[in-house]
Amino acid sequence: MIAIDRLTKDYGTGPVVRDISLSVRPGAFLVLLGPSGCGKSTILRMLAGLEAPTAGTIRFGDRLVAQGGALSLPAEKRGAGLVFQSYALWPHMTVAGNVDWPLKVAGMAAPERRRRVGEALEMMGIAELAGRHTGEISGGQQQRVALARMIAPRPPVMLFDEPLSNLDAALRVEMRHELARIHAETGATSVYVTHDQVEAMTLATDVAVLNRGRIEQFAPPMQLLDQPASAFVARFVGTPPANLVPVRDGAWFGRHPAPQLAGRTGLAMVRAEDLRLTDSPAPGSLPAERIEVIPMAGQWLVTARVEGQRLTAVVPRGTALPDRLHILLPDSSPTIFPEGDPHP
Ligand SMILES: Nc1ncnc2c1ncn2[C@@H]1O[C@H](COP(=O)(O)OP(=O)(O)OP(=O)(O)O)[C@@H](O)[C@H]1O
Repeated sequence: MIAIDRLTKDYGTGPVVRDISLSVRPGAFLVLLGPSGCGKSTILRMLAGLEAPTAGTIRFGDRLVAQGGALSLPAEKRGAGLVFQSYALWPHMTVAGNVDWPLKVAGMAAPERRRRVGEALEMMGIAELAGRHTGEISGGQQQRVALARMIAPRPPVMLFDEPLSNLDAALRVEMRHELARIHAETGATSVYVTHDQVEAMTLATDVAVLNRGRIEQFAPPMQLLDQPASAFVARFVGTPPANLVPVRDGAWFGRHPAPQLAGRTGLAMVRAEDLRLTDSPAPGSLPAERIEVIPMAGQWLVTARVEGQRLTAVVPRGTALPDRLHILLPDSSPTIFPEGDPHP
């Protein structure tokens, strides 16, 4: 349904989106995930028709909507609904007026508009706010209005740019569920920009992890967790993310040789649940200093400093945790990623 081919964007100071290709099926929920500045909003803006690509193409189904240097279908002709971090509501209009506006602009007849507005407000659970001005309602309610306004024209494509980042933690969870429901009920192909891996893991059918304008990995959420393609991805996903422990010449931290590391150098992926902590030295253990302990779902999330690096471990509640600890790295052969950036 959405196919991006060799997409590049350069504002004149070097490419910020570099030669990206991916495609998702109709009804997919694609999440563009990555740190600030990696280019995810720029990709979304090109999908929306708010920016033109420097090179490459975007197709919605069999419609070519953008082609670098040549064609760009205007935003309003793409059939894409948009919701931003700032809700961009019109404060002088009522809630119903805001939701109605795009339908009116599209020239829809009044009875159909009334039905669509009622339906969208109902779907977002804010029918009772219809007559209120948007300046008089809470942030969470405003976000619901923005979503209702996007849904009302029934767009086949929905685009979201960090829509939950202005909400408090509890509302974020609630709205995340609402977004999943809207997606399921509308069936619209969705593209969602976030730097929050939990949102990506819970909402996405497909995730593109972006790093400095490039795709590090494009995969379903579970595959990112189970088989991260790079150290960058391993560091970015998971709660907590996996540890990346330096290995040099077959030794942890270049100082503690272990048979399973024989001849290897790089960054070993060690999951928090695979580390063990003891209060006294054991064969193969490394000395560690306890930094922080967070209770988590009946277990403890422990951060400890080992050889100058912070490692996180999930251990059973009740594990003895003196200031000076000993840490046991797993004795199975770990995934080892090359150190450094493959695209400097
Ligand atoms: N209009 C513009 N002109 C010049 N450079 C821009 C423009 N818009 C974005 N950039 C640059 O492009 C890069 C990618 O920006 P973009 O907003 O796409 O990143 P992002 O991953 O969405 O980050 P954030 O999460 O902080 O919004 C940044 O370095 C940014 O400074």
